[in-house]
This record gives sequence, C-alpha cells and structure tokens, in this order.
Amino acid sequence: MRIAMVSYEVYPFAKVGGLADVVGALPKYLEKQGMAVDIFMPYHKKVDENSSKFGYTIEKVSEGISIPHLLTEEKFDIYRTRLPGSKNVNVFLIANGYYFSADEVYQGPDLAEQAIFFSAAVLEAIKKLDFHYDIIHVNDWQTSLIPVYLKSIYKNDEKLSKIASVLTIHNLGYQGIFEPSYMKFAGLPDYLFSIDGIEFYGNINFLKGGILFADVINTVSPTYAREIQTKEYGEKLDGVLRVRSADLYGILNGIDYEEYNPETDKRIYVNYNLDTIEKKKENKKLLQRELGLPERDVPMIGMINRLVDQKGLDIMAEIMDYVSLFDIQFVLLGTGEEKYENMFKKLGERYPEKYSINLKFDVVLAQKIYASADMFLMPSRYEPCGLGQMYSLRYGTIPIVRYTGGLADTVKEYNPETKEGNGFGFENYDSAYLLKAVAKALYYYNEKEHWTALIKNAMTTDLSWDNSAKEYVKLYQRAKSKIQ
Ligand SMILES: Nc1ncnc2c1ncn2[C@@H]1O[C@H](COP(=O)(O)OP(=O)(O)O[C@H]2O[C@H](CO)[C@@H](O)[C@H](O)[C@H]2O)[C@@H](O)[C@H]1O
Repeated sequence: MRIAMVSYEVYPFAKVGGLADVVGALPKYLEKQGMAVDIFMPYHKKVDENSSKFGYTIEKVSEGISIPHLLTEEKFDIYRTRLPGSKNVNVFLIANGYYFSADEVYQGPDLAEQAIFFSAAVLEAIKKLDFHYDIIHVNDWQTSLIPVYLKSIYKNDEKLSKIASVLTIHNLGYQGIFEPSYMKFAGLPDYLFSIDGIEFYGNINFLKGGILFADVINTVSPTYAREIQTKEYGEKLDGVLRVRSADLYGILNGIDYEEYNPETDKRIYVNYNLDTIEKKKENKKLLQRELGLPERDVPMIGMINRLVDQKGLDIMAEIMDYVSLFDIQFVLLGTGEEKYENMFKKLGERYPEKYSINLKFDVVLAQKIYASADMFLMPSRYEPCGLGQMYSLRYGTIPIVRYTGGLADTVKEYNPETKEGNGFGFENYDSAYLLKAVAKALYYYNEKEHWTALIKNAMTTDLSWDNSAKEYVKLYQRAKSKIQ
C-alpha cells in the first residue's frame, strides 16, 4: 500500500507541538510494516531554517501549478526532500510565497484560505505525481477539507476517486471554524452548507467536514476516542462523532525510540540507561548549573507545554504557592497565552531559588529537562494522547498527571504494595486532588526502594511505535475496503 500523509507540521522540518512528532515518526514505522509512505506539508519558512541544523537538502520538482476550482490566481510549486532516518519517505513541500511565508507555522495572511489552498494543492499535486496512492491520511482541521473534496468535486476523478481517506484527530479543541463565505473561495458546492455537510451554527467547520467525509477516523488514544463522543469532551461535535462511531478508532501514539533514547541522545548532558541510572543525577546538577538554580539534590519537577487552557494551568495556579512550601525545584519550558506566561513569571520572581521559568521554544532544553527532572507535571483538562509524559517515562522521570485521554492510557498509579505502576495522578479536575498527587510523588521520592521501582517501571513501559504502526495498517485496510 502507498500512503500520502498530509500535515501542517512534521519534525524535524517544522514543529509546534505533538503533531509534528507523530508525523515525523509514524512513517518510519509504517515503512517497517512494508508500507510506502510520502509526506505532504507546506513549505514553511521554518523548513529552510531547520535544513542546516538537521542536514537535509531540498530540490524543486515542479512549478507554477494552478488550482482551477479556487477563487484565486495563486499557483504553487512542489519541492522534495527526504524524511531523515527513513529509508524511502519522500517529503513533498507545497510552496507558495503568499500563503506560506510567515515566520511561524500557524501564521500568515488568512488561516482559512491558507488551509483551503494547501488541501486543494495536495490533491492537485497527487494528480500530477507518478505515484498511485491507496490512502490519503490527513491530520487535524487544516487538512480536513481533503476528504470533503474527494467526496464532492473530485468524486469522478479517475485517479483521486480511487483513494480512500483517513482522518486523525490530534486535538478536538481546534476545529477551523470560519465564515460561510469561504465556501466560494474553496469552490465547494452549495449543498455542503447544511447540517449534513460542513455547516456549523451558521459558520463552516473544517474538522466537521473531515469527520463526516473521511472513510475512517481515528484519534490518538482509546480513552480520548471514547471521551470525545460525550458532551463533556465533545466540543460540540460529539453528536457528529457519534454518527460516525462505527468508523471511529483510538490508536495510542508511540514515541520515536531512536530519537528519544537516554542512552544515545546527544542533546542531554550525560547518557544513561536503567543500569547506570545514578547518572541521571549528574544531568540534574548540570541543568541546575545551566539554569542558575542551586546545585542541590532536591526533587526537581519539570513541565514542558504549550501554555494553553487545555493543559490544566488554572488548577496549577491554585496550588503552586503550597507546592512551593516543599523543598523542591520547578523547571518550566513553554510558550503560550499571556495570562499563563505572567503566572509563571510571577512564581519565578517570588521563589527565585526554586523556579526556573523558560518562556521560549527550545527542543534541546526540552530534552535536558526530560533527562534531568525527577518528576514531570501534566495535569491536563483534556489530553488526546500527550507525548510529554511518554518522553518522561522513557527518561525515568516520573509523571504526575490527570487521568484523562492518553494520560489515562499510559500512566498507571503506583501501588506501594505490589510495586506496580509508573506514576501518580488524579481524576477529578480539581486543584486539591492535584496537590495530593504532587505530595504523594514527593513522599515516595524519599522512599528509595519505591522510587527505584517507579523508575524501573517507567523506563520499561512499552511506548514504541511498533504496535501502533500495526494498528494504523489495519486502519488503512479498513478504509481501503470502503471504496472498493
Ligand atoms: N516550549 C517548548 N520547547 C520545546 N518543545 C516543546 C515546547 N512546548 C512543547 N514542546 C514539545 O511539544 C510536544 C508536545 O506534545 P504533546 O503531545 O504533549 O501536546 P500537544 O498539545 O502539542 O499535541 C496534540 O497532539 C499530540 C499528537 O497527537 C497529542 O499527543 C496531544 O495530546 C495533543 O494535544 C512535546 O514533544 C514537547 O516536548
């Protein structure tokens, strides 16, 4: 089978969050399952910026392609590079100077037009390329119009009508809701502006289109796949998701075991494995030095996150003064909403000996934190899968999480009697329970026998892509069977 994987972010070319990690890793593991995979992404400015750092070269394949059904004269070019670490994964970059020239991935003149242009361009590119794809695998709202196009204006196209589509929802919180006028720009037929189409409370909703028209849908953990069909987590699309529940699956993300390996990771200070776990402390000491924290053996809590409501920062705000009563250090790396950046800045000013607040995007510092911290905090309000807790587990850093979505599927509460479990957590979205979980983790940190068991359980948790890649192959087969 040949798969066209379509995404706005792909590591290492351009990364904002977890989506990039998934699309940068999954194709390598699909190759191991015998699949042929090509990636399609926008040619963001970041792709050039990262090229020398990651050593990839880019060549032009085709130029000046227009898209007949769009209300624009803009044309696109196709460039090609290779996914580092893969055998044969082509990465096709869709280039257009007007839509994709912003410094950041999710910036530009008009996010709706940009996503429409990209989605349509991918289909026109596929028509042009020599490859025959069995599946188009789209990710999140930016690429969700692709299944809509396939089932409407391309439904009789000789090449495209034979391709099945799969939509992966990485985050239901972002849907791409815009004014109905974009229907015209996109060249979509009027009948789609209806309750059975992409109409959504008087506007249009790109993700809804993907949910209704993709042959098969999945999200990134089994628990989240269940949760999003409820009113509480459904973000007003629970009804639509329930309509498609027979075709809705949950496949847990994996992590790239080659890229994220404490034994070989060049970004951390000192490499280690389970047998040399005492070296983890050297990492902590060197991180304390780099960040200007007192070099002491105190429990260090790490947090690496986009600073947005999803991540449970409001309940954190309620307890951090209490957490600061303990002898701890707290290292934050993140960027996001101003109210949260200010909240952390204030904590840093109030407790300079305890807090290191790093309001920036820095993948090297992120690795150093995963390797150096003793605990990793992720009290998310909702979490489709979550990668931070998985990287932490792999580096022997004990997660403290809210048991929701993928966090509930990967972190198991430590049981001191059986010595099973790899972390700590709570269920009710309430700061008192969060505080209790943090206190529990801090207590066991001082119980050497238990902490050793926790680290062992964490580092031996199976988080590899191998199993999940097999699940994706099954998903592709299901999708393919729908159009034959
Ligand atoms: N300031 C910073 N500097 C450096 N690195 C930073 C950073 N801020 C965040 N990161 C990195 O970005 C990634 C975040 O991934 P997550 O999966 O935890 O959350 P995200 O909400 O972005 O992803 C969404 O998609 C993924 C993929 O499916 C789901 O796992 C998740 O639940 C869903 O919300 C991690 O690799 C983290 O290290």
